[in-house]
Amino acid sequence: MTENIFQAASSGIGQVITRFGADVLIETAGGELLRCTARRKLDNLACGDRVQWEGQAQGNAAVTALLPRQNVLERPDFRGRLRPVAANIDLLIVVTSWQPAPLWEMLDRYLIAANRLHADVLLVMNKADLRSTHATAEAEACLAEYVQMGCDVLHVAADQNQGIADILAAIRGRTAIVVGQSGVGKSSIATQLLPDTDIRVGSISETGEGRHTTTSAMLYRLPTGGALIDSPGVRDFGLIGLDFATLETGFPEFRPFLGECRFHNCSHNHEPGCAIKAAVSAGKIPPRRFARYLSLLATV
Ligand SMILES: Nc1nc2c(ncn2[C@@H]2O[C@H](COP(=O)(O)OP(=O)(O)OP(=O)(O)O)[C@@H](O)[C@H]2O)c(=O)[nH]1
Ligand SMILES: [Zn+2]
Repeated sequence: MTENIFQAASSGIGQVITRFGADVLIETAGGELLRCTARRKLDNLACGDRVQWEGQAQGNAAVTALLPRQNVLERPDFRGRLRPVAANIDLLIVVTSWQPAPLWEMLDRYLIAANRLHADVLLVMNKADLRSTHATAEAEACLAEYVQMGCDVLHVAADQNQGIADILAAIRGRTAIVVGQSGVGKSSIATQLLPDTDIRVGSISETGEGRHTTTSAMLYRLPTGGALIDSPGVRDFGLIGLDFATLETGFPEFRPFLGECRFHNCSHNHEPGCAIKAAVSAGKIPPRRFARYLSLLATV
């Protein structure tokens, strides 16, 4: 049942499923959906947040505390202020395709963002049916470099329900989001991952809100295990405010060589005695990745 039937004295831990303006819908530890008001100082709750809730004497429930976040994805609102959108994300599913062609620099930005969130990355190459006709030799070489780096890659055709089970298996036990450039098939993949979405939204409407029409992010439990946090605002999340430290540490293949440059503040660009450039020359760092590092460096 999804009605707010509980003892006034009851309380517990829950997770934010979605927001309704100032209110939040939480799932209690017992698996029940509960609409809660939030104290004013808790106006920054995000989908995925773990919280403490308490039943109130009036018969409704309130979120009384935000438990520590593992990470939080933020976006600027219409006033340009950063607002939390989703929290406690374990896995970034970065979708790209053969048509439109992959924007590798965008993928690198997602890898940097994942590193900053301490989240894992799954690269999904969608539209596998177009690979033989649309994949250029250059694109195949770029992809091979990610595989060489140890990046997890899945080839999927969302339109043909091909590879979706592999994505579900990768999500199992984790909370994931789907991100990527426009037109690559993110909503096609989300639809395949969440065939029962209407049922879920219907069950939420039983709590008396009517249909869930906000664009707020929503957490969906997957029957195969794990969860997907999804909304248009989550899907097109990108990296903003890139600084040098975030950039440098966002290239995991640089790690064995960091600290070995002649200058401690080496930007791995024009400096002599650069260990990163030496590693590129020695074939230990993929040259295309390094070229894109330099172009990202010009933006920090
Ligand atoms: N050939 C082919 N087309 C696909 C596949 N998956 C999705 N598409 C098509 O690609 C187009 C874009 O798919 P969407 O799911 O809307 O892509 P999106 O990433 O959500 O796009 P935005 O909303 O612009 O960000 C649609 O016309 C889909 O039918 C696939 O596996 N193969
Ligand atoms: Zn250097």
